[in-house]
Amino acid sequence: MATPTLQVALDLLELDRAVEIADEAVRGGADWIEVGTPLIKSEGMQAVRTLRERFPGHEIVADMKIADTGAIEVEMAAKSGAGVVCILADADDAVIVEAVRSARKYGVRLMADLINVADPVDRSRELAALGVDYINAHVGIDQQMIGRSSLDLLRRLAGETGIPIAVAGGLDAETASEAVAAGASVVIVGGNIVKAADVTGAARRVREAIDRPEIRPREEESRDAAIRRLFEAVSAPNVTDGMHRKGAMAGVVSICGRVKAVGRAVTVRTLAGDWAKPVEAIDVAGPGDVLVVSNDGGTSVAPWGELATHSAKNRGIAGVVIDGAVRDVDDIREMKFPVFATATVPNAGDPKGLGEINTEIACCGQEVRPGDWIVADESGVVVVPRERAYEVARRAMEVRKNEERIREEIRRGRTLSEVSELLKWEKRH
Ligand SMILES: O=C([C@H](O)CO)[C@H](O)[C@H](O)COP(=O)(O)O
Repeated sequence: MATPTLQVALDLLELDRAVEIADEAVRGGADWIEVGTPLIKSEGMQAVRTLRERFPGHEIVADMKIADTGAIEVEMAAKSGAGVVCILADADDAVIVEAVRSARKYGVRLMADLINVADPVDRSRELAALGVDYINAHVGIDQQMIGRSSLDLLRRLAGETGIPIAVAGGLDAETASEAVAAGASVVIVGGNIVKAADVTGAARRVREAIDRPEIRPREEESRDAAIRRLFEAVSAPNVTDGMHRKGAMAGVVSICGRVKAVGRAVTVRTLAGDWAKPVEAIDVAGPGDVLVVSNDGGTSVAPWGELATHSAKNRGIAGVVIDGAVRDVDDIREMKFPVFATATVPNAGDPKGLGEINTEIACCGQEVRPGDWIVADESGVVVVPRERAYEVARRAMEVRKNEERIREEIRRGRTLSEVSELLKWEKRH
């Protein structure tokens, strides 16, 4: 088997950063340098020219995602220095044929990107017959967030096309190795290399993995387990960033400082001064759930205190969020149990039994339904609608990864404004 090619996808907006990251990736063993679609949209063909100049010994791939005017776009990329040009596999045959003609004229190769193609096996055969040089089994970034897998797509194609297969979409060292074992000859890795603080180390790990391909037995993980694992690994700010800055509760703080709660909501609506329903909800909730209590806006009487906390902790409840006050703060702090509240006050009310458990509630400005996910830490509390939980958890993880590289660049001496080219990207009115 020929040595597999490692293509690093520079999905960034800033050319200077892209050059620096490409340099580090090449030192880790990347063969081909992809000028990612976001970089092309941000910097145009200048990005292709610059990378061509800076890396004369490496193939430059222009991820143009061509949808029309196949000849012109291939020509632009080829004249700028690309050796491989990417076209959308579901572009009309008229576009593909023109792109192939242009590719032959300018001596470059065409890679067809299967993103969103309904029948990838059939389409790949057609593309091979039309003269495309590579098929890319690609699952796009937004598709990955809802759980689609590039390895699954690759496995459907292996041995079906008669031309070399590339694979892209959320690959890391482990999955890249499996991809080669499943027949890929070009392995494309974006985020898991370019967002790493140590780009060279990340590229090296992928390089070593694809040079020793193997299929590892994989343990099946349920959706709920994956959501919990991801939310536990990110922060509440990462989660709200992943939701376009939505979902954060207002005015609620951690009573115990540095604690974290992740779990599905068991909701409680009670009336100010009545602690019966919050305490009854402890018995309704299961291990790993988070109690979310709306106390009718009251902060002068606490519906939660030390004994309730003790009981919730024993039951394995992950945390409590109260739109209202708590008391016995010193005891709760000693237990280090994740309690989040809007106020503290010493007096409790009486257990009258007013209110409801597991109905839709409003809590600190957010709607919460039973089963929605709660991620709470020292920065505050975020509620994630249950039907979007997996996607948001994946997006939050992307936010976290992205920050790793930005943090590293700040550590090297740049300001945040410089790293993110803030002035350039201010909204024009
Ligand atoms: O092509 C890509 C995507 O559509 C953005 O332009 C990526 O380069 C490709 O998905 C590889 O990146 P990762 O999925 O982050 O590995």
